[in-house]
Amino acid sequence: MILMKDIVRDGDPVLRKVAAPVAFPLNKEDHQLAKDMMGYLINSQDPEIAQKHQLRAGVGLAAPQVGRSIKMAAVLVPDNDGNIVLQEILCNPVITRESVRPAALAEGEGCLSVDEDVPGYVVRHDRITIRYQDINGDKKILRLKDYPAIVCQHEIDHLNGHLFYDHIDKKHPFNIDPDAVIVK
Ligand SMILES: Cc1nc(NNC(=O)[C@H](CC2CCCC2)CN(O)CO)c(F)c(N2CCN3CCOC[C@@H]3C2)n1
Ligand code: NI
Repeated sequence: MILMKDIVRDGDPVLRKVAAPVAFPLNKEDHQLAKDMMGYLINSQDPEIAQKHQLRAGVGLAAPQVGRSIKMAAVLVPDNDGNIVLQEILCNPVITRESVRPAALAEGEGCLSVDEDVPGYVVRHDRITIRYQDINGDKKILRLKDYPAIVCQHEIDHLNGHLFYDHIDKKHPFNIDPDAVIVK
């Protein structure tokens, strides 16, 4: 079971590396890691388990955040009614298309690897197309918009050594293109 003590924090160089592609079939260790990362998200979204183990809630988790510099991330995204809209292990994900139109979470973003709050709009793309391989190595395409698109951009950033606050305008953190979608 992954716990907060296993999450690497900002300042550790692993968070700024470009992670290595994963080869298929996944070795036993990486297959188990994928399961454990999804397990963390499931546990963290259960109030009782999260409380018991002091887990910060998460809708995504990238392998570099647990010290493994490989291109693998887990996403578990519910809608506002709590229905799961995206549950996937993204291996070797590449954003192949991205809208000009920007989007940002109204509340800003946080990160399990960044202990302090960094206020401001994290400017991302409203719509993206992702090509990736699932845990079995099958090639998949995802076309996403708004909240799930933002979550996946946050995770794919981790695989390329970027953190959310890299996208906040330091001087005017709450300035954003008037055309931007502000996602509640
Ligand atoms: C938006 C949000 N970010 C939460 N945390 N941060 C994270 O997930 C980081 C990744 C997200 C930060 C912004 C985009 C991606 C983790 N990251 O660092 C991985 O790289 C949440 F926990 C959360 N939700 C809403 C859904 N709710 C369902 C019931 O359980 C509680 C849960 C709370 N929404
Ligand atoms: Ni993060």
